[in-house]
Amino acid sequence: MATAHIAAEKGAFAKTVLMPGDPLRSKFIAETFLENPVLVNNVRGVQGYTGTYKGVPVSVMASGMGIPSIGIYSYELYSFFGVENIIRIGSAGAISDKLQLRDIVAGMSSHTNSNFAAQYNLPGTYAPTADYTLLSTAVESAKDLGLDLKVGPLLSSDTFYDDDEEALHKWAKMGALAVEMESAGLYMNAARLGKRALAMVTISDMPFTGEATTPEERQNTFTQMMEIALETAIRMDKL
Ligand SMILES: O=P(O)(O)O[C@H]1O[C@H](CO)[C@@H](O)[C@H]1O
Ligand SMILES: O=c1cc[nH]c(=O)[nH]1
Repeated sequence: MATAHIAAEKGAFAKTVLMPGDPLRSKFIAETFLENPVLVNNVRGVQGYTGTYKGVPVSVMASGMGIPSIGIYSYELYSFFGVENIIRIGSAGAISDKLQLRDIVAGMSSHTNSNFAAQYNLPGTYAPTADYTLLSTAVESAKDLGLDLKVGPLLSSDTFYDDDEEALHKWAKMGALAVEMESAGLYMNAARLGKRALAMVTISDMPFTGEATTPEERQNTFTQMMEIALETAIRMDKL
């Protein structure tokens, strides 16, 4: 079957999809961690693979960058391909001065400057939130793997280059830990469709100091976050 953006068989995706922004990070995960990975979608080069991890079916597919893009892919996976859980595995800039390069953060909630929630015509302000079961399973998985996973609010921004040089400092005052560009849209789609979502990120750069990892490192080396997400996926399969 084909939707506007995914051409795959109806049962082509596993119950849980890991979702990096970068299609090449998706390919890296499939080739590095999945047993017998099969390319199930390649529309627009947004590579989606399904294989197994420790014998359990798991998929990985890229979201592209920004809320409009993850909004499309998560909506189609949840609505038309029977996907129950999406775990974003992204990169992010540190806002909190307690974070360092390569720290891993799970987004308990997601502040945003996006207007995505306007479509729901709510009589108030929506608070995009991670699924508790996915979040607590990721926390347990990290602990069992001996990895440090920090938990707190993310900022999901529509702008990578923002004209307001103070914007990130203002969000820091409100406790945001790190800035990325997709989690709020993912959390809203999951809530509206009765599905589960979690966004995890690895700190790829420090916007206040200029320290940064390379694009190659972002593509191929955020393996601890990938392992936490994969372990979470196989534990969620039993629920
Ligand atoms: O590395 P990914 O997962 O794409 O995530 C971050 O990187 C991109 C910006 O460089 C945005 O998509 C942002 O959310
Ligand atoms: O969205 C993002 C991702 C990485 N670093 C940033 O500063 N912003």
